[in-house]
Amino acid sequence: MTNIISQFGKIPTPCISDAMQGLNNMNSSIKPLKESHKLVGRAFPVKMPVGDNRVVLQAIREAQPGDVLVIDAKGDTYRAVAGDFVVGMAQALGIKGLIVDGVIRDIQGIKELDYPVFCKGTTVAASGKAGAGEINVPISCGGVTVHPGDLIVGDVDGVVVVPQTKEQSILAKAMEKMEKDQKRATLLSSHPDEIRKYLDDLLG
Ligand SMILES: O=C([O-])CC(=O)C(=O)O
Repeated sequence: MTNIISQFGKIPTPCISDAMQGLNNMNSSIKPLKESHKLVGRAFPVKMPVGDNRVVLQAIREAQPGDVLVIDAKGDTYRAVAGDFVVGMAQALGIKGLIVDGVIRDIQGIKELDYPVFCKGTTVAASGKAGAGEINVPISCGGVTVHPGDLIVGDVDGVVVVPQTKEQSILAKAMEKMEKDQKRATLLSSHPDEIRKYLDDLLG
């Protein structure tokens, strides 16, 4: 288990995307707060009513260390799914990071935590805490279905969701693509004639 997670952690998201024909990527509006952040782990999905984050607190209490909270906030950009205190609790309890189809606040404080949060942006307004929502159920986040236990990989290029049932075959394809990319990249330091020949062979 840990092994497959660390193996996916070495592969750039574009290669994983290619291994799934580009079909399981979240919307590109969901970005890491810090470009250097890479996030890999098993999804703990959260379905949140617009503007009410009580269920996020429940998820932080229930999730296992190493899980990634994936929060369907319906794309709302007005009320924050979390601020630095809520994010700090997730970090302190060993949750690996947050993926949010919505916005957060207290950005400075969250950046100081140096903790991976992927979201659509920032706001100043807090959410209510009345209740409702669901945890550990299939959700839609950023246009992709996420089941509990699916593998989530996020980096500066975006977020991909690897269905748990297909992770071994997707890992093999993604590694193959990465090796192909690495080999292909050596062409860039060769003579321009070689590059032209490559293009001629490709384009006919
Ligand atoms: O309490 C909240 O919902 C948001 C917040 O301000 C924090 O996490 O610091």
